[in-house]
Formats: sequence, C-alpha cells, structure tokens
Amino acid sequence: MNASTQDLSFSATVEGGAGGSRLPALNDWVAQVAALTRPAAIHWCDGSDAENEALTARMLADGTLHKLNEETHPGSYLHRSHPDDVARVEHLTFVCTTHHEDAGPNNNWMAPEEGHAEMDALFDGCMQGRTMYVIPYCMGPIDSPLSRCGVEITDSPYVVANMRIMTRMGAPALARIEREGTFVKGLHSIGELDPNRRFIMHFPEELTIKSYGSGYGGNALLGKKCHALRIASHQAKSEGWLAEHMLILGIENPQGETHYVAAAFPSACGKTNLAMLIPPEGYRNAGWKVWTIGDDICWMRPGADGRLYAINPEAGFFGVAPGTSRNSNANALASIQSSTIFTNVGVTADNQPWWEGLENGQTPVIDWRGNPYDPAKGPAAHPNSRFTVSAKQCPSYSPMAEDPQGVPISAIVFGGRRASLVPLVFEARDWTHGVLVGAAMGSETTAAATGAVGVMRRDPMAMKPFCGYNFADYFSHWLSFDKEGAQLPKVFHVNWFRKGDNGKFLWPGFGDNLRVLEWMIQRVKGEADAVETPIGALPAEGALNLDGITLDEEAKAKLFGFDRAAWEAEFASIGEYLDEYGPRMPQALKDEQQRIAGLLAD
Ligand SMILES: Nc1nc2c(ncn2[C@@H]2O[C@H](COP(=O)(O)OP(=O)(O)OP(=O)(O)O)[C@@H](O)[C@H]2O)c(=O)[nH]1
Ligand SMILES: O=C([O-])CC(=O)C(=O)O
Ligand SMILES: [Mn+2]
Repeated sequence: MNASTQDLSFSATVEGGAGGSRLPALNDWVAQVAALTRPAAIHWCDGSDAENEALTARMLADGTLHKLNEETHPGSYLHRSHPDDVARVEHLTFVCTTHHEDAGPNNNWMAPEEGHAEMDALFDGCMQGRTMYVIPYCMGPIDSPLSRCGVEITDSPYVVANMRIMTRMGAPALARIEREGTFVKGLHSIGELDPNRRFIMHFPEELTIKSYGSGYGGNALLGKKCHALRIASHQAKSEGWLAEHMLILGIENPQGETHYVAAAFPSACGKTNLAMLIPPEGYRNAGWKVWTIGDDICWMRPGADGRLYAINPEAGFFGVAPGTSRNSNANALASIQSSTIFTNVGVTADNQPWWEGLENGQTPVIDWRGNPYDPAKGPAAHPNSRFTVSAKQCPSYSPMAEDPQGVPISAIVFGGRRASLVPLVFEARDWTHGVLVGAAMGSETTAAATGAVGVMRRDPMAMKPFCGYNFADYFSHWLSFDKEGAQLPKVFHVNWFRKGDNGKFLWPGFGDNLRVLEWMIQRVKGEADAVETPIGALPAEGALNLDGITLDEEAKAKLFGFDRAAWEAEFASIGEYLDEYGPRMPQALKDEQQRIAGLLAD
C-alpha cells in the first residue's frame, strides 16, 4: 500500500497484487481516478491464474459470462454484450490535440480541455458500488526495446479478462513500468452502456485515453486500437517508427528460407485469415509453411541494416467469428477449442458456440441476444461477433513472434474490399508510389464499425479509424523512410474481393492467396515476370502459379487485367481525396498522383 492510495477522502478496499506500485506518478493517478469515480474497491491486477479464476467466478455469478460445453470447449465462456454495443463507434471517437489541424480531417476533434471536461463529467461517481481494476500491461514482448507499456483503469472484469489474453498483463508489465517511469494512461468505464453517453477520446500529447459507455473490444480494450494504433501512431511519428493496422506473417519456402510480410486490410477484410493461411495441398506437399506473427497490429522500426523490423504488440487474437470454419481458417478454429472468450455468438442445444459459416453440421438454438434462435429475426451470431484467444494457442504461431528484435519485413501489402476495378495484385514501382497506393486505398465498409455496410470509402493504409493525427502528416512520415541507407520492403496491392457479373467472388482466396504471396516474394528476389502498367506491375501471363485452380475467361480478364478508362476516373477521385487535406498534403504524393494520372490520360 502507498501513501497516495491511503489519502483518498473516501474508503475503497484495496486488493490484489502489491496493492499499489513503486511509481508515485502511477499511484497518484490511480488515487485521482478513484477520487473522481468513487469505486467500492480498487484491485491491482497481477495477471495470475488465481486472479483470473476469482474474476471468472464473479462474472459467472453475475451473468457477465456463461460457461460453454466443458467437454468440447474446455475453459471457454460466452459473453453477450448490450445489443447496442457490438462494434466500434467511429462517430463517437475523438482525437483531442491542442491544434485542430494536428488531428486532421480524418479525425473527430475536440480541444483537450473541452474533451477532459466532457469525459470527467461522465466519469464523476460512475464506479460507485463497483470494483475499479488497475491493469498494467505491455504491448509487445516484455523484453523488447520496441515494446511500450500502459495502464488501463476499468470497472469491467470482462475487459480485465480480455486484456489478460490480448496483452502481456500484470506483474512483469508493472515491473517494466516502474523501471521506465512512463506509461500510457487509459481510463475506461462501461458507464450505463447508453449509446447517448458514449465517447472514446484520445489525448495523444498527454499519452492519455478516456473511454466511456462501451464494453466492446475496440472501444474498451484500450491497449488495442486506442493505445497500439491511435496513441502509438502519434508517438511513432515523433520517434521515427510506424504503428500500423497490419498483420505480420512468415512464408517459409521448401528451401527453408522465410520471408516476412506485413499487410494492411481494413477491419473484417481478411487480416486474421491471411495471417493464419494454410497452404493449398500442392504447396503443403512441396514443403511450404506459413507462420503467424500477428493478425491486427504491427509496429515497425528501421534496424541497423536499414531494413524495417516488426513486432506484433499484441499477445492474442480478437478475431471475427462468422465465416471461421475448418475450410476458411483451420488454424483459427484449432486455436479456439479451449480457453477462449466468445462474444455475441449463438449457442447449440449442447451449449457449444455457433456462428454463420462454421459449417460443422450443428445448428444453433439460442441467438447472440440470448433469445431462441429464429432465422426470420436475423443471424444467430452477430456479424461482428468475436473470439478472444491467446496467440500461443494458434498452431501456426511463430516462435519469432516473441523475438525482442522483431522480424525483417520483405514486403508490405495494402488491400481492400473492391467488387470492381481493382485487379488481384499489382506492385508499386518504388516507395513513393507505394505510399500513394496505401494512401489511395478504398474499401467497402463492414460490420466492425456501426453504420452502413458495403459502402466504398477511402481507408488509407486501413488506418482511417485509427490514425491518431492528420493523414497529411502521416503520409509525409511514411515518405520520410525513403532515405540514404534504407533497405525498404517492396510494396504491393491486393484485392481478394473482385466480383464477376454474377456477383460472386472471382478469386478462390484463403489458402490460395499463397499463390499471390509467392509471386511477391519472387518479385522481391527479382525472379518473377511482370507487365508494367501506369498503376504498377501486374503478374505476366504464367508468372503466378495457377496450377490446381480453374479461372474462366471473365475471371482471368478481371483479376489480371487493367481497365484504363476506369482507372483514369479512379485517379481523378484519388486526386480530389488528396486535395481535401489542403497544403499539408506532401507535394511528393500529389506529384506521384499527377504522374500516374498523366500516364493514364496518354
Ligand atoms: N472472398 C474472400 N473473403 C475473405 C478472404 N479472406 C478473408 N475473407 C473474409 O473476410 C472476413 C473476415 O476477415 P478477418 O480476417 O476476420 O478480418 P480482419 O482484417 O482480421 O479484421 P479486424 O479484426 O476487424 O481488423 C470474412 O468475411 C471472410 O470470409 C479471401 O481470401 N477471400
Ligand atoms: O477493434 C476492434 O474491435 C476489432 C478490430 O480489429 C477492428 O475493428 O479493426
Ligand atoms: Mn483491426
């Protein structure tokens, strides 16, 4: 126990861990938060099994968790959220910087004093009768120089249980925080779960997050989007690194060489799937292996050799359940057979978790709201239902994911959900073009955020909801990596979602995406042929291995072709988009857009 905690003007029981820290700045902040929120008890999380068991017992007793079938899914639980609290809320998410322009047109903005006042009014007394949990966590391997720490204060034991899986949480993180003296401060309360009293606010200049009124992952597990993307992207800009919405995977060829690839796809657009790819049979037999490093977030920094080295700051997966099956993602399915928290899925008569696309021959009887399943009333699982599971349970999890130095990146891939126009794959000609390819990304919206689904919007580098500062400055930062001595990855763009005239996907996707990755790695090594077009280099006929799959003429034309007139219109729209950022948009990027628009017009 420490002096500041004892100084509280009201009484709260202090429990757990050491009941305080050796860092006065942390104790003082906890005391201030307790004085504002007035919890009945303060619990310092140590991350131990005993602590987790006690919390789980509490959540089973109060209905926060439901035990699933112990025989088929040992140690696994179902959580049903409030039905209005099932996804990220971009319209309620703010970046509060001193100057409005620093947040940019890509963010909702409020002045920091106003943001604090708004939030502190919500937090006033909000934890009365509840326990306040103090969660020290580390994003990244505990001994990595690339990792960063934070402390989340929350009144939700569900958040504690999820943070325990998604981050390195508890005593070792607290020890690192005490040693370093700095940490990101995240304050969270589920409040009344009222959509009208809900805000997710970021104060990047103060390394502070305040989140109120939601228990949903991206809004409430503050280590994830709030810290590892919005706050970290801001820190990364000033410290010379990158915090990105990217998966990281390793591709081992039959010669035993492994290349690491980082890929940015928007929410619910295939990162988890690609990260856990299972090679098609022919590749498997030949000795190809795919290793998972991360499925959502990537922190990258130039190493002494000029290459970019990446770590996955997370320790678990918060993955989309619907569509996960033995066929689409056997590694994910194997990972979630035990010790998993399922959120908003349906259940079967024998109490197993169920979702659309599970394809295991079973049927749901209860839907995600806890009502008897009635197909007329919608899906059994919410389209954005999720599983939370430790990365260590994934059969393809790479031992290199724990390497404090990170892995060297050979290729960066951008991609979106584009039913038309965009071919299966193309390669940027250099870094500047690659940055433009990322900046120009478009994708159809998904159920990962509240709002309309299937609407095409610009989502640069899949960071539209997550960049903690002005996109114009972000693109300048990306461009700045191209300097003397840099050994930058090649940049590619992919589209697994191109549709034919019948509205069906033209590319088989999933495991077969390895064919595209193989072409990329051959390009990195200078071993595969390509056809130059104004938008970039496309695979030459025969350069991409299509053995074992059949594509009809329409598919071949659309997946590997390039429609000049349609791209000319796309580039006009990209130009307008860049102009929305005014004079802060780097000239080099505008010049690159002009260069390609000129080639298309020729
Ligand atoms: N057609 C097609 N769909 C795919 C492919 N890979 C993934 N998907 C679909 O993408 C959706 C799920 O994507 P995930 O991998 O869970 O999404 P994610 O990018 O990890 O998303 P977040 O966790 O929200 O950031 C499901 O609808 C899948 O069916 C593919 O290769 N082809
Ligand atoms: O943040 C979340 O809740 C899930 C996620 O990965 C995303 O939406 O991109
Ligand atoms: Mn994500």
